[in-house]
Amino acid sequence: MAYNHYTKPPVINEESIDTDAYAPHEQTTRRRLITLTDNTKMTIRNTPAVVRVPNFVAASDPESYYYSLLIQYMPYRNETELLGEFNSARDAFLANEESLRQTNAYLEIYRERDRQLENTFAQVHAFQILEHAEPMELDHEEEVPYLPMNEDQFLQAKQSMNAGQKEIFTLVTQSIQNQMSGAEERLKIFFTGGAGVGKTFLLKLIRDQINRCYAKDAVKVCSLTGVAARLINGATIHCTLKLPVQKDGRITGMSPLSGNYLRIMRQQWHQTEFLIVDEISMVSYQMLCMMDARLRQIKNCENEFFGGVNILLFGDLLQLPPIKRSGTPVFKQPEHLQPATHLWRLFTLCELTVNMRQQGDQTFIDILNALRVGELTTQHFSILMGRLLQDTSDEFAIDKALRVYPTNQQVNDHNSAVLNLYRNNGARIYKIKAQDQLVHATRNADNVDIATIIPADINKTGGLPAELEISVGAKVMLRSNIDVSKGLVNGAIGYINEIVWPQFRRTQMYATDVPSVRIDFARDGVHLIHPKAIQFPAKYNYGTAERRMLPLILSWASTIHKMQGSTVDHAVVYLGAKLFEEGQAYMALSRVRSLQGLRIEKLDCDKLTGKKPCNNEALNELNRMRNKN
Ligand SMILES: Nc1ncnc2c1ncn2[C@@H]1O[C@H](COP(=O)(O)OP(=O)(O)OP(=O)(O)O)[C@@H](O)[C@H]1O
Repeated sequence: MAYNHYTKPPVINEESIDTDAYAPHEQTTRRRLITLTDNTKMTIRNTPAVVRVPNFVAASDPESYYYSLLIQYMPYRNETELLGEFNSARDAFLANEESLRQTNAYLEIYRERDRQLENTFAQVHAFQILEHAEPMELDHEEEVPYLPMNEDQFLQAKQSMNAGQKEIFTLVTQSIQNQMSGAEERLKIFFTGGAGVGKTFLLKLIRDQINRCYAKDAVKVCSLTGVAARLINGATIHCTLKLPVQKDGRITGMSPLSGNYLRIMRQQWHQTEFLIVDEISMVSYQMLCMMDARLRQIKNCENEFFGGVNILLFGDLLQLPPIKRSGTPVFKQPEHLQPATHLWRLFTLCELTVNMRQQGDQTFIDILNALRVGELTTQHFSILMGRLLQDTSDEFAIDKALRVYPTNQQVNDHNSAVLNLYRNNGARIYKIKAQDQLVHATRNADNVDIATIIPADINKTGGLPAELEISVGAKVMLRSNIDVSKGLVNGAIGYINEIVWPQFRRTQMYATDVPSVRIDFARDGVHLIHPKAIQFPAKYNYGTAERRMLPLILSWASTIHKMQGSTVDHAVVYLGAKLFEEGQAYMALSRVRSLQGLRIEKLDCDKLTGKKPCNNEALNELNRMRNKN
């Protein structure tokens, strides 16, 4: 018996009866007509036929699935009789199933056959997904559009460059001029310097300069994480280059782009002469290889590194390294990739040295410089001791200055502590649960609890949390691009003014009652944020799930990772035993403009002055590049 699988159910008509399927070449005899009691005629077939039935998956489309069973096994004259007194096909079929079983010996076999078919189709789907493994693009990482500086802004920024910044700016401009005059040179430069030396400031200026020189949109700008990308009005690397990289940094296999996807990418990159990547310390060597491979393909230039595109890398190797599971540091070629060209070694070094963020606070600059290379003295340490958080009033109150922690757990604990404080002060706290459903099942999920097949990691659910506790006054961060023209982008922070419930509710009674919230985004205004629905793969190959939820997280605290690239006036920074990575203490402390704006929560001497005060491997690499220059 042969079964066809329709992705869309076909219309069943005369053509659907496959008369050729059985003994097609038998001699044909005239068909017999019989007269029914209502005087209509019915033809009796001379040869058996295969009836093609569309296959529905019970879990994702129960109504169609049971209706198709009714049609196949229930005797009926008129389709309107099928449901009888029942409201749904499922109820009608299940009510009749037992009696159908008695009169139709094949039912059991057929239902078993359906189950087997369903599993086969699920497998086919699973393999199709592998064959068409296009990189997954999640909604909350949408590109934040870039607005070029106006003439005044551009001139002002140009004039305020320090000597080191000016030198780099000139170097890039000179190379563009050479390339426009036909020179084959392509820049591959790593721009570095400690935290706050103005790398991002320069990046923005160089981006505008490149576009001005070419008089077109000739540069793409990206960073590893969505939050870092937002700071430079760029996109994530995986979005820019369609890399199959998951949000948690894990790398999956990369297949070449093909068909329409490749055509669109080539169009998007047609004008691009430069690729700028910020926060390169978090990128792995493996990802650098993917960038090279992808650019060669997009630019249809297989024989040139990075497809002949100029590559400008910005970052500080002594800040955050890549997440361990994503690969080796960007400067370290893994053994199994040798003896291929060491891509990182194609880059030359340009270093900025003047701290612009902590300008005017030389003591703090000295401490940060010493911490960066693992040379913190006891005197530096005792100055930091003096910043330990003692009184939590004014700017450093529990719900005021941002708390910066190494782990998500600490961030969650702090957010909960603030909510509790609000609760104790009489504020009403609402627990909002996400509305989850399976929208396209590729396996039978009849008896499966939806909660068990939804990924727990918020990064795999499009940034939408399973549960959120909020109150009026809560500080929240948007996890999705709502309206980029209004500044409502992933990472925007504001305070909840009002909770707006659907259907006259005053709290969430059903999963569908996810409220909207009115948020004050300070200079970006007050906006009503509605729940957002995002689809993503369910666990265990169950198909596609959908979560509808407010795209928000509480934001009185942040992880150190999410603070990369940011500058704040006030912060309470955790420097205790839970710091787990070299460079973390340096990264966290260097966000704050001055010692005055800094308070420290817990100070673990070993973490700052112990055996591993900084990333020695990265320091060695930096020295190697300096010596080579
Ligand atoms: N030439 C400049 N004129 C005025 N302000 C500047 C200049 N360079 C940098 N700044 C300011 O100094 C602060 C730090 O700069 P920036 O964020 O660019 O440093 P960074 O090197 O990228 O730091 P990090 O490595 O921590 O991300 C910012 O507030 C930035 O606007």
